[in-house]
Amino acid sequence: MDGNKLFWKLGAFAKFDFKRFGADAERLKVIKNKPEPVKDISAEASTRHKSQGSLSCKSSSEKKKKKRKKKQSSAQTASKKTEEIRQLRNKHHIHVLGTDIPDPLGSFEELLTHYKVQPELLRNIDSQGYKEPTGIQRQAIPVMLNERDIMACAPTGSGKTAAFILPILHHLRKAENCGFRAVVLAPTRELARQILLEFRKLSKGTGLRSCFIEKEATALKKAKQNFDILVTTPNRLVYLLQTEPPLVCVKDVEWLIVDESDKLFEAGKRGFRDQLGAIYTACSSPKLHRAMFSATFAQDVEEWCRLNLDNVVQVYVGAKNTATNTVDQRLIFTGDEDGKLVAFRNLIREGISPPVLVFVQSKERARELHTELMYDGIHIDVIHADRPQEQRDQVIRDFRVGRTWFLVCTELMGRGIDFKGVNLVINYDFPTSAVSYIHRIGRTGRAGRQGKAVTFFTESDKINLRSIANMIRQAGCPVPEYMIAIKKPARRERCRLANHVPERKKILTMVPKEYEKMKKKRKYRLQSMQTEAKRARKE
Ligand SMILES: Nc1ncnc2c1ncn2[C@@H]1O[C@H](COP(=O)(O)OP(=O)(O)OP(=O)(O)O)[C@@H](O)[C@H]1O
Repeated sequence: MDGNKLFWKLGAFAKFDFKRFGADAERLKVIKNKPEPVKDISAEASTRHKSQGSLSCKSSSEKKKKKRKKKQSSAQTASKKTEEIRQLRNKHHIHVLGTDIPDPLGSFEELLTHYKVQPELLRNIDSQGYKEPTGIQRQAIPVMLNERDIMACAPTGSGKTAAFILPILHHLRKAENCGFRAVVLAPTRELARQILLEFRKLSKGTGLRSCFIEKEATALKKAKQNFDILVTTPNRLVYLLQTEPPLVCVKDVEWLIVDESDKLFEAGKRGFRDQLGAIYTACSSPKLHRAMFSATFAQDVEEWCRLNLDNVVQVYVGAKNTATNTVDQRLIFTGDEDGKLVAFRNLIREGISPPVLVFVQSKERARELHTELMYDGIHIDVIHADRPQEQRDQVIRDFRVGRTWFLVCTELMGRGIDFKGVNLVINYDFPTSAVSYIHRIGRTGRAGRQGKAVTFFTESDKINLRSIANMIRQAGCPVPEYMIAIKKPARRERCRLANHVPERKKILTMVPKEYEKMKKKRKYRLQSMQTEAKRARKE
């Protein structure tokens, strides 16, 4: 049997892939010529069919086909876009709730191309050194540019301030002499001033004017000057609204922003719930939009936002109510109160790089710790609500420029304050709640930088230890197992603890006589500083 016959017999039932093995087939003389290219029968049939059909039928079927194709391709692009948006949100850990949610920003340039914002805004963003929008900015800015109410929750130091400032500036566009059109509320005067500075930086060249009102006299003056944006604290605004006649008018306000909104919503002495109610009533414009921003949200505030804001969009970046993951966190057991001073001095001996923020639970303790450490030669200062305003401003300036290395502070500085270069936060007194912990340690590790936080705890802090230890573990820092295993206090007990600062032994190690002498000295020095300042003002 010759080769060819054998080949045919063996391959009788096999299908020969002429396309692939055409050259071999030719060599073995299985076929004479190269195999014909495979014809597209369906295409041929359709052309035959087309040529046979009438002209009108041809055009209508062609139209249908084109339409189908167009529909298919637009469905494909839509699903591709949805996928891209999903990926962008996933990449930046953005979660959204609500209907008709605008797409997140791919870059700041989209503000110009898509939303036609003033070029000055882009220039200001650039001059701030912001290259890419942060997660919260990507989603919150388009939501607000579409004039939607928003509730936004994103980690500390993630750029929430610019996320609400930029859409307001676009919305107001240019100065109009018709009074305030946007109001921003912050829990402390320090934070309000900081927000005002941010407004001024980002509104350069737009002509929009923003202000902070401190006293009645300035309120009267500023009311005449027709500012567009007011940044203030709820207490101050309510006071100005309740004077006869009211010193400020907010009936034309189109944007009401509540920064640190969970704090402002707190009921009771520490919160501002009643003041917020009065402010809402006073902002009576039908064009009013509201925005709530914070790094933490309690369930009741979320519920309130869902029920009371118009078609609200909820934006969450990262896991809800967790500490930022840019901070290396550590817990140190000091035994008792005396052990804290030893631990503090040990830390310094080991070597830490300033600036450092040191949190204590009360004004009294802030004063005591400052007095105790004043002579350690570590450039330490103190800030609390009892210090006169001018001094508070000076303390902040000194800390910002590096004249002060250690700043002892209370919860006053716990929220919102942006000291860019803080390297370390020391919780000298254990925070009373996980929320307070998140905000305190959020003063470091901001805008993508790394930071460190050390928290002292004593035997008496063990009841609160579990929740903070859990938070530290969630951020990926090591925590001993026994802390996680501590029994969770009942909900009622947790609420009580959150609003209650424990009694602690005085920090002072000086004998009372020495302390009194020093207090007198300090009082005298303060008085002479004040008279000097008065004299300088007169001159
Ligand atoms: N897109 C950006 N790129 C780089 N840095 C940014 C960007 N946006 C804001 N920042 C900077 O990030 C820092 C923190 O911003 P911001 O104070 O708004 O944080 P926050 O989210 O409000 O924090 P907190 O919850 O503590 O109030 C600021 O110094 C700000 O200048």
